[in-house]
Amino acid sequence: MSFAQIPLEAKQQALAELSEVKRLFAGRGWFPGTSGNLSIRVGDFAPDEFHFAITASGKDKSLSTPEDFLFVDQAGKPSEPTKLKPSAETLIHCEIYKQTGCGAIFHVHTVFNNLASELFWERKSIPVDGVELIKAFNIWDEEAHIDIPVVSNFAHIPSIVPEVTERLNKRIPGIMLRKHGIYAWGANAFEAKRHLEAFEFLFEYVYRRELLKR
Ligand SMILES: CSCCC(=O)C(=O)COP(=O)(O)O
Ligand SMILES: [Zn+2]
Repeated sequence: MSFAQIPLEAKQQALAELSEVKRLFAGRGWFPGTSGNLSIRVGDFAPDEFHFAITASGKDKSLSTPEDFLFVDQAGKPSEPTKLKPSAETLIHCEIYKQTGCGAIFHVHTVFNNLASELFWERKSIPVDGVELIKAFNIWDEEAHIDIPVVSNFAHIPSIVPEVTERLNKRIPGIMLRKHGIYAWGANAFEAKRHLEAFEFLFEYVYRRELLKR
C-alpha cells in the first residue's frame, strides 16, 4: 500500500495517539534529556512496504509542537517531503515492524531499565520469575518464567540492527539495549503501552529483588 493510498483519517488518528502517549510518558519523566522515541504504523502491512508515524529526532519530548512527528517508510525514509528528521533510531523501529508486523513501538530510557540491563548483561537476558505482571504479555502459565533479551548498544545505530534481528523473541514483546533503553511493541498503541508499563515494573522489581538478595 503506497503512502498516498492510506486514508487521511488513519494518519490523523496515529498522530493524535502518538501525541497523547508522548504527553503521558513525558509526565512520568520517561523522556529525560530528549531521549526516547515513539511510532505507530498506518495502513496495511507488507514486509517490503509499510509506513509509520515517528517522533522527530532530538526534540524536547515534553513539549507539544506542530513539528513533533513525521511519516517514514519501511526503509526509514520520509514518506512525503518534510524538513523534519526522523528519530536517529528509526532503523530499529523498521526492523521490529518487519519482524513482527506490529502496530506500535515505544522506546524509553529509564534508570531501572538501564540498571537491569547492566546487572544481567553477562547472561544477555533479564530473567523474571513468577511475577503476576508477566500476564500483561499474554503469558498465563502458572509461575511463568521469561527472559527479556538484552542486546549490545552501539553509537552507530545500523550496527545494532543485526543483533535485534537475531535476538527478537516473538513471545516477548520487547528488547532491551544495554545501558540504553527498552523497545516495547504491540498490535496497537494500547497494547504497546501496556507492554512498556509491564516491562518497567518488572525491571524495577528484578533490580530491587537482586539488591535484597545481596
Ligand atoms: C539524548 S538520548 C540519545 C539518543 C537516543 O537514545 C534516543 O532515544 C533519542 O533519539 P531521537 O533521535 O529519537 O530523538
Ligand atoms: Zn534511545
